[in-house]
Amino acid sequence: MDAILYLEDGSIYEGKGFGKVGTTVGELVFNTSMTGYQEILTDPSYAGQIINMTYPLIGNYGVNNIENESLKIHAKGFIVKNISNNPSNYMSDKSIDEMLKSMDIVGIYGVDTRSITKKIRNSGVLKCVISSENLSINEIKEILNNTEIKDDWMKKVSTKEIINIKGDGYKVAVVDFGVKQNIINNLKQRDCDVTILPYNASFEEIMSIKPDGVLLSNGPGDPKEVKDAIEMTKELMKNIPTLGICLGHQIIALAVGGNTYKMKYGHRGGNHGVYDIDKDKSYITSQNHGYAVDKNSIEDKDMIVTHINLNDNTVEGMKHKNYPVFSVQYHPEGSPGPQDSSYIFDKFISVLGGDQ
Ligand SMILES: NC(=O)CC[C@H](N)C(=O)O
Repeated sequence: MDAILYLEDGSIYEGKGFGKVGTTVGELVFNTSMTGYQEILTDPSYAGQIINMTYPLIGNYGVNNIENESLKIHAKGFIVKNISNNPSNYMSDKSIDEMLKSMDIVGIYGVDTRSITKKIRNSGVLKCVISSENLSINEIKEILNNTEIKDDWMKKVSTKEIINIKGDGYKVAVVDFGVKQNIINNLKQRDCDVTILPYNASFEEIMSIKPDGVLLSNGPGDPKEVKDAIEMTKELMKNIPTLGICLGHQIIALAVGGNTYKMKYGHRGGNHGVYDIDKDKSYITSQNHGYAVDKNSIEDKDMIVTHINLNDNTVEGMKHKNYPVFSVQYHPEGSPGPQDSSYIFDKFISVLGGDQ
């Protein structure tokens, strides 16, 4: 099945389709992870985006039923150099092609993913179309021009109802902007009683479950769009220990009056070096974000930068001077990628126990 990838700058890539037969539009981003395609695809933070994998072989160890980060693929499409149709792994239940088919996602392979990545690095993230429906370039252009890729992504991916997962330890409220399963797993592994609340939960709703602490989750889209959550976080921070991860970190920055901005092409991969200033140690981290916190905008707002990206010096973590509130831009839960930063969850637990 022939397929076309068409970029906003007019570039055309001809390849083969896999997954669902169809036409899809999204924001083109690249991910440098060598493994973890299943977790990347099911990470809700990719909602609305089309992911170009820089690693050239995807699907070689198959897809299983237990390592999804959410129930669905929220990304709009998937671009790879080669797919493997003969996966080999004792846990494998299906191929990557079968996964995309079963979750209604359009994919393209057999294209020069290295050249696509270079384009994004030069021009920044771009809008693009993948089509495996034999459309003409003019039809594809029209679809690109007439499709709005901005959407209420957090509303779409967040839980609609409150979910409680019993535990004997600290009571943690997770505000779900698109939470990854492995964040919940990390809290469960630490015996927490976890309550997952919708993205628009009010301060009163959160406090009514009497949590010991609150986790503001990762999620898709522009942090400035969740205005109610930013207002809610202003109250939250003054009253209860709070941990922000990725989008949650950006929301905390906005809640203290700081600023966020869109990066040229973001950080997405399993090998981003981060320096933890307090520990005087560097870590290899898993990342997936297109926005970042403006360093200058938070330093006079009672926030202290605690983590720095070793490639571009962007803010990777911060803490409040007076309140038990801290956050990281990267993914301490890994999945995919290294889990060396899971000490962030241990730190959260010790803050819930009264440490600052
Ligand atoms: N993983 C995330 O939480 C991503 C946060 C935000 N959507 C960004 O792209 O920067």
